[in-house]
Amino acid sequence: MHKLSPRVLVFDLDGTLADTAPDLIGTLNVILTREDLPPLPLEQARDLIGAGARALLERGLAASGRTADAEELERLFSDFIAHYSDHIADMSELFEGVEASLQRFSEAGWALAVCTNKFESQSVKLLELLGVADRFAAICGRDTFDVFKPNPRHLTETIARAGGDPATAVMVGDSLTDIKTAQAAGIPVIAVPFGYTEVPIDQLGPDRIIDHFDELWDAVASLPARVPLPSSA
Ligand SMILES: O=C(O)COP(=O)(O)O
Ligand SMILES: [Mg+2]
Repeated sequence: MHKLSPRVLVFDLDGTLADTAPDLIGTLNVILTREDLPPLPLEQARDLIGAGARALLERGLAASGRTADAEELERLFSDFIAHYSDHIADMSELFEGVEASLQRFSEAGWALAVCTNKFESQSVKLLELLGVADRFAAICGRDTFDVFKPNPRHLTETIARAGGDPATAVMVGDSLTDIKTAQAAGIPVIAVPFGYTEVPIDQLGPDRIIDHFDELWDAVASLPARVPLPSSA
């Protein structure tokens, strides 16, 4: 008998579920200060987030006019990860309305998942400290599979791990990376404008934009119904 799989709602983490910029940029600034570079202001540096910690470090060094060879970058990156792991939830917090929204979708039978370019272990740790890790059927980071966002397989494999089907899944994200990933996977994407993006999110072509998590339920309900493609299996 065919078992109906749950619909999966997949969230990006940094800038979507949680405002993690203070701890990420705080760590970046510790590294910059150790290198005798001035710290970057949070408002300027928050949009450097979104492509993973290594990219954040590289972008932060570039913004400070500092070049680093591969070996030096490795050393700074391991310092970054060590410091960030110890301070991952010092100031980071869930955006308003996240918990109630997760609860509402869970109660309605949705499976929830996270697809993030953070490392998996750091994502799990952060979500545990924020008290919501148990809500998710799958938490998949940049090192969970052999590919990561914007490769669409990061998203489709996350959905599979959560027991769902891409044909009925929905993605929620804050950046161009999320929108590109979802579109390449043929999955509708709802964007939040309060995350980390250099280009305003309404210029990136998401299917819907919500200003607050209270609007997520109606936004998902308003997406056009999709006709699943016949499975080749
Ligand atoms: O930490 C990052 O730079 C990216 O993380 P995200 O994919 O959850 O936005
Ligand atoms: Mg993000």
